[in-house]
Amino acid sequence: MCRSIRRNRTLSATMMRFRKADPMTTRPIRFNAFDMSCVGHISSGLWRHPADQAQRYTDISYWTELAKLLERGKFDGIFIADVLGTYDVYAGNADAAIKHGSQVPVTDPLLVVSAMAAVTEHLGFGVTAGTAYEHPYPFARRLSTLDHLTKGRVGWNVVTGYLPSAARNMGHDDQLEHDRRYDIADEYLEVLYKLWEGSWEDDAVERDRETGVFTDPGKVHGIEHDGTYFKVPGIHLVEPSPQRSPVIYQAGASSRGIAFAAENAEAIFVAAPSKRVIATQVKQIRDALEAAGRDRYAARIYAMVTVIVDETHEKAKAKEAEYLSYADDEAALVLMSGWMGADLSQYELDAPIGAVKSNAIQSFVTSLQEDAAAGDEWTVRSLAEAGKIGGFGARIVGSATEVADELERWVEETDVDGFNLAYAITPGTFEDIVEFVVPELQRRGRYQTEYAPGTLRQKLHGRGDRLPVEHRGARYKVGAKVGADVAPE
Ligand SMILES: Cc1cc2nc3c(=O)[nH]c(=O)nc-3n(C[C@H](O)[C@H](O)[C@H](O)COP(=O)(O)O)c2cc1C
Repeated sequence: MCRSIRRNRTLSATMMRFRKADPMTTRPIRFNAFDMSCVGHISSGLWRHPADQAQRYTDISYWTELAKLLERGKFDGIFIADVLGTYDVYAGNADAAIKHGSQVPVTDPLLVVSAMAAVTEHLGFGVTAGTAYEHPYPFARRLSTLDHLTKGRVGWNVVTGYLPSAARNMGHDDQLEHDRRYDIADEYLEVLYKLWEGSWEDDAVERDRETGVFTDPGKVHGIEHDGTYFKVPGIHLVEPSPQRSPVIYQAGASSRGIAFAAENAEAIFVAAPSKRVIATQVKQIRDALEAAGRDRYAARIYAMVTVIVDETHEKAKAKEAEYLSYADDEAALVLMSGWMGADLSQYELDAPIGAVKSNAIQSFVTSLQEDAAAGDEWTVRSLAEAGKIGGFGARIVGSATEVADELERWVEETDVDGFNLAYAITPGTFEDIVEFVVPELQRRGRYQTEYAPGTLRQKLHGRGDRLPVEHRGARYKVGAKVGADVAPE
């Protein structure tokens, strides 16, 4: 295993001393849970662990129980990943993915949200959906529906896709080139903002039994969108929901991805194996937010990590070893190959990853190459080893004190707002975090003890339910000049 991985993934007792953070970095630490409606999310092979309940992903009670647990732990939200294809880059076919349950079978992430909303009051929902294969018009309606049903707790993780198999099953020869996918996403969001922000005036719905006017037609506007990829003349089908636009989440960190995030994102997921790479990404993102006329902290940034915690350091290490005994190298390489867009079955196990040119997740490949430049070369073997629990995020293992120390160090050294917590086993990993880590951070005054009231957007940013004026989507608000370069007053 390469040095940076060993350095960042396990915590020796001597590293555990808590360094006092300066006031800049004493803001609360935020938690988000990372899940997917499948058995093999990013901890490969662990569905075989006797305590793992990922196989209940088709059972609605799995989701409602998880939602209640996360709300008890005062998590900001649950982020449900999604892909619309199989991981068939490894060995050139999907056999290994299908055999190991690597993100297939996978069910629709949106449909479980209303059930989770019914049993919670505060938890947010970041649901993944891509911009490549579904027309924005019906998608706008589904998200507005969820925003109503959740009372304003829905967020949308905007993804541009990275699996060629998804493109093929939607009738294309291959997926489009990386940056072009973001160009389409730009227009996709323009259509959505017009529908969500610009179609219905706030007081359009009168519900007047006397006059018989349910809605004033003069206050509902067709969006007249006629662009390069989409044509949508009509009105949005849903009356304004609590947030109108859902909270926009994003997780791409290539330079094109960051440019997209700077204009649109209100919460961002970053992932890399080392604090050093995350710190670089976070600085680039915050600089880009400012360059787009927004506050450096206008997007909450969550780093993906997997926490394995127990009463003592020794117990946590034993738990990690026991989890690892169920992990599967080949299943890890199936996922890695999909993320990199490179078939890792073709490499010698100890071959360095080197200069892969990726049309998949570019920021993943870049972060591996940055590690290599810093002297920590990645090989196929070390990738499988590191990635089989928690994918390409860091793994933090220790007692509650040790984990809390390390999370504080992460915030201090990288300027993230919090963590996107992946699981080794579910819901066991989340139960451990709620039992051990949350109370420890609360004791230190670093974690919320009560939720703020209001919608997800208000909880995350404290600036109201709707998009703030400097956000790109606000240009399309009713009354603003649609498509104008300047934000309305
Ligand atoms: C933590 C994290 C989670 C992601 N989850 C998904 C997902 O569920 N579905 C998906 O299609 N892409 C997902 N992605 C991929 C990105 O959203 C994005 O499309 C990809 O990173 C390509 O962007 P980039 O090349 O700009 O980094 C994820 C990326 C990260 C870092």
